[in-house]
Amino acid sequence: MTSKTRIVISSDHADIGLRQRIAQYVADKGFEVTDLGPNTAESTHYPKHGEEAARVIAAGDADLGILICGTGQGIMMAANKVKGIRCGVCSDVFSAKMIRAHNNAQMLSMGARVIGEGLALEIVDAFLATEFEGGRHGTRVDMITAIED
Ligand SMILES: O=C(CO)[C@H](O)[C@H](O)[C@H](O)COP(=O)(O)O
Repeated sequence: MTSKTRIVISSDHADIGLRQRIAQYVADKGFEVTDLGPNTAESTHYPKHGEEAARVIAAGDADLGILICGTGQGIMMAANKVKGIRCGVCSDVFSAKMIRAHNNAQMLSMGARVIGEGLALEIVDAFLATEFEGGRHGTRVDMITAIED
């Protein structure tokens, strides 16, 4: 991905500080960042935040997305309900590479109650640096898309 890549970031209340740190980290690398919040730690509901960010990508207003909730799981499930969206939860660098290289995922989800900031930033780096390989993986991603039709 180039620094022109547009990235949308969202979270629930589980760790708005981690989300803000990631948003700044990615912006400092020159990416165009849209941080959808929330900006208070008041309890909120992860489905609306996952859906909101996924719809930004589905509308073509961002290229990639990063989601944070307690485990990364619930907000990922919500994002994947939006047509055309592929989002994976990652707690390791290898998986972050593979969801781009093999699954052409547009969205990365992480659990703020699962991993620390240092690992989260390494996962973000891997996700943003890896390109989809296409080929046989394209056939399989097309098969995922066909399930929606
Ligand atoms: O981890 C989650 C579900 O996948 C969500 O992110 C929420 O952060 C979590 O469920 C919130 O729990 P809380 O007790 O209401 O803070």
